[in-house]
Amino acid sequence: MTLLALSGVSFSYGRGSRVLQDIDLAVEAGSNLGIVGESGSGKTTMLKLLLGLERASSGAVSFRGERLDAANRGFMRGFRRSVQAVFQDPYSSLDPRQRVFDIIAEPLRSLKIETDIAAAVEQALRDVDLPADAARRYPHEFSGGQRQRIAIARAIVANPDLIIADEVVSALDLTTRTRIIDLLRSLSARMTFVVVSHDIALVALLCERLVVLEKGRIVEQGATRDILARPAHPYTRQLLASTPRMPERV
Ligand SMILES: Nc1ncnc2c1ncn2[C@@H]1O[C@H](COP(=O)(O)OP(=O)(O)OP(=O)(O)O)[C@@H](O)[C@H]1O
Repeated sequence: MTLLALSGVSFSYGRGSRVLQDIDLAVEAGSNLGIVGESGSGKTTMLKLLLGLERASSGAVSFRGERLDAANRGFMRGFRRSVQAVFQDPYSSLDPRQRVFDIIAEPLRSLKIETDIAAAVEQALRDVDLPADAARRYPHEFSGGQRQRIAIARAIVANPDLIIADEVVSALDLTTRTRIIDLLRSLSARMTFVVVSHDIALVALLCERLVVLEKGRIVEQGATRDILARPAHPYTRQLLASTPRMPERV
């Protein structure tokens, strides 16, 4: 089943030049999708379109076959519940004045999800391997990797179908990076991920399918194993050649 799709999407910021051009892609439930490309290729912009934070200049963004429509509140509420995000920097993406409990509970409250909030937060902490007493503490009391776990707990607390992760491990050291990747892999059994990164090797560890973006255009997309074994586009070969090897598993 197709969760999210971009069909013939182009995008410019204001009157600027095209940042994305003729993008067609589909996120299928149960199949993680990696979006890779160099800095400036348009990955973050694509992510904003997928999250409904920017509107396509032309073409359509649809969720479960229905076009995203900011005016349709009921539909957008369902969309927000189903599609959550984790951002790159675990230092700036968590409000330092809020306790971890309130940070993780935020989607449940803002989406007015009727559930036992304390139980849901406790479960989300367990899911990301943080102790229950983390709920009482503040973000500054945690390491970068632990903060990223808090951000992941917030993203999964409402049981979304899809999580869009933007460079989630690039701010972390190699060992922590491997642990977070393992966590995301285990969560993939329950939900689908879109992983945006400049690091094709990282994306390959998590995603069955890959989209390669160069200067706002998709130059290659398909099964990750096929693309890694036989990269068809020179840009993909260049990305592969410039990617540092992943650390040995710890
Ligand atoms: N708010 C904005 N206003 C105008 N131009 C923007 C804005 N945000 C991004 N751009 C431009 O859009 C293009 C794509 O940027 P984008 O951030 O999507 O790329 P990226 O692949 O995510 O890069 P990075 O890996 O460095 O984050 C770049 O040329 C950038 O300068």
